Amino acid sequence: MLIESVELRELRLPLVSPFTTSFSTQTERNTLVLRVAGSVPTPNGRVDVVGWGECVALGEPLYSPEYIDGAKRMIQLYLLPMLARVQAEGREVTAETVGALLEKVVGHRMAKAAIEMAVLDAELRARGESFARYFGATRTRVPAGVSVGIQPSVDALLGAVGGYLDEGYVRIKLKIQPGWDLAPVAAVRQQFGDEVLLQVDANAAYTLADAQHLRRLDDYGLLLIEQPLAEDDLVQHAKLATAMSTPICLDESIESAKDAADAITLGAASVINIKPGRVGGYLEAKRIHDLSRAHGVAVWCGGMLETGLGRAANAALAALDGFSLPGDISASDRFYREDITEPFVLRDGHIDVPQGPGLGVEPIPENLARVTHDTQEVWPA
Ligand SMILES: CSCC[C@@H](NC(=O)CCC(=O)O)C(=O)O
Ligand SMILES: [Mg+2]
Repeated sequence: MLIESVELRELRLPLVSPFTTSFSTQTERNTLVLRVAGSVPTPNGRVDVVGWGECVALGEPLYSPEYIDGAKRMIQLYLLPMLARVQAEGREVTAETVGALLEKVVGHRMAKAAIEMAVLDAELRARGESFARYFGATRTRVPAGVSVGIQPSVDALLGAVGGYLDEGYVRIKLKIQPGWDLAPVAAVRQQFGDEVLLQVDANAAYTLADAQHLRRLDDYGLLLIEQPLAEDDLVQHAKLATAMSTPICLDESIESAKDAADAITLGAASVINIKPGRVGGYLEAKRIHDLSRAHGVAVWCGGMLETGLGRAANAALAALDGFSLPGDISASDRFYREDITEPFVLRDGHIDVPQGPGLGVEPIPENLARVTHDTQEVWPA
């Protein structure tokens, strides 16, 4: 692709209800979308293309070191100028080379992932290929799990979980933290039975000193416990794994295929939550899928409250064979009254995988404008 312009839009989407985790309460999703325009070569000459990318960093650096303001500056001051220099040398940028072209910049995987996603979308739209087909997806719809935040009371939690089950969600994930773990899990089991697919996510809220306490979760038949310890605690997760029978799943700890290999080798995880933005892009996400599959490690697609753009790409990725557990790929209305794309809706507990070229979705201009906080043209002149 020869990039000609890049529009960076900071969005603010109000959440339908507060979303509380062990590290924050969010009432709006502050996010970043990129619109990359340019041309790609085809057998019949160059065609003009547009591609969309989404940066999954949160508004504040509380889930990971990246945050929206930082990602904006990273993309504008470092990443795009590096790609412009590549083009000035007469070379094209492709989705498969973006990661290598940007690797001199240490980290900033979510910012890099947004650019790679937009270039991949543009290339695939030009050749009429969907993300699903490009990744080798084998399904046209994926089971929808839902992430339930920490609630003001157990009663409120039971109401929320009951509502999601009534909507048809096939898997419930409860956010937990010290002081809100055994009681909510026990209450959900008590109210909705042992058949419900149930898992928990601590967002790194515990330490190995909590091992005996966490081990009591083993009584509730959970699918997994996600990121119980700090993101840099691989060895400690491996130790925790020997102290409890509930499978350990890692999220924040896995930022690359290398991390996944280390976690598997150390026995720090027997399940991996793959989030394309966290690992630097969909191509690295696919590599982690392939690696995990080779080791018999189950993976599922995590969520970062994406708009319909990221949701479309995540649904395509989650349709790969190795994604054997329901992901955090809920309907748009789980978080948003209005999405920036046509909404993703739950159908028999599943989300349809877009089949159109590229992402298969694009922003609805009026919807995008309504939530745009600022727009900048950031391709170096
Ligand atoms: C603001 S919390 C975002 C990270 C969190 N994501 C979710 O809980 C799923 C959110 C979603 O369904 O997009 C996680 O740690 O897995
Ligand atoms: Mg998580």
